[in-house]
Amino acid sequence: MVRVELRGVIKKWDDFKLEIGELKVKDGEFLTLLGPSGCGKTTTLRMIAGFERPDRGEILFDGKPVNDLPPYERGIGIVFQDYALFPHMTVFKNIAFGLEMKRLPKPEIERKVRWALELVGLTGFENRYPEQLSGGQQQRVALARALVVEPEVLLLDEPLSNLDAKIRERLRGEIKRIQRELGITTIYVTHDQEEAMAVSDRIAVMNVGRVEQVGKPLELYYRPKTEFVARFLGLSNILELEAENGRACLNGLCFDVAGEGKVRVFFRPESVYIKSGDTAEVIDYELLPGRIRLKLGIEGEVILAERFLEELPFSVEEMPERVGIEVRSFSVLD
Ligand SMILES: Nc1ncnc2c1ncn2[C@@H]1O[C@H](COP(=O)(O)OP(=O)(O)OP(=O)(O)O)[C@@H](O)[C@H]1O
Repeated sequence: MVRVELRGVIKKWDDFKLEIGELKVKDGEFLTLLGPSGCGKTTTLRMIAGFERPDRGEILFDGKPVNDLPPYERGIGIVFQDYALFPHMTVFKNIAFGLEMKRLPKPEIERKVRWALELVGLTGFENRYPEQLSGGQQQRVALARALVVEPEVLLLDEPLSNLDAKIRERLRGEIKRIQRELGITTIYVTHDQEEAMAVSDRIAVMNVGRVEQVGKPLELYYRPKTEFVARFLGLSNILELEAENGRACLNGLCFDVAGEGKVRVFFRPESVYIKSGDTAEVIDYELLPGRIRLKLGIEGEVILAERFLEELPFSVEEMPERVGIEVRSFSVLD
């Protein structure tokens, strides 16, 4: 297990610049690089792996620079989106490959491969070929192959994006379980915010070559610092208000804020509670499984609210034209 750090890292392509002032991944931590397509997640991971060299800055494992080390000397295991298994080799051979390259004795290879197969739930599949496996099973083989060499850092680049939704959910749970069981420092790349929230200890949200914010999933979800982070992680209400004496109001809806003057108040639709009253107009609503999403209007601003149906003080059939609202938690954007 090691700690991974990026310091002052810069990588330029023709029309793209990646710049990471500082990023620290703790011992045994599961950190996810999350961001839209093209923001630089894969490039960051490839530099940590050693497939790409930074133009400037340092990558450190346990405080020691690894810039000059090739991938095979960094103690990493890596899993790609497209599995990258050898098609002409059995599952056993695929997993054993790295160990055979290291010329380990045969019984030891056998023992390690069995351990890895059990870890990923594929005991009994050792003689199959990749084409005889489902996508999810192939990705388990890729994971076993990455882990069998007992790496100190596990790197995963969108490992679930070629799989369908159900398998994706199951496998992400398994990846998390295995990561906890081994306590291995893990860096995971995805553009899927739900996946990132489900598996990560912390998430680094990236946007056009920069890390916008790093934090625990719920911290980022409920207390984003920027509009980009807020919107990337889910449905958002952002109100531009004028604060006076520490209070910013939109009609009867008031927020106690620290600043004065212009402020941007942020809250999630789930933080908006519905009461009887007349603060907001019900513009529209949409039923979701067990829940309702309301589009509310106050002085020309639209506010989204999301509640479980049983939390409404009225039935959907008797939806009033106006309701009262209470925002129970919010934050102020930078
Ligand atoms: N070898 C390369 N040569 C030139 N440009 C590159 C190279 N690799 C990446 N880029 C550019 O760097 C930018 C970031 O790419 P990167 O693959 O790191 O993003 P990403 O966030 O992982 O996106 P995606 O989710 O689509 O994979 C893109 O604009 C890409 O075109």
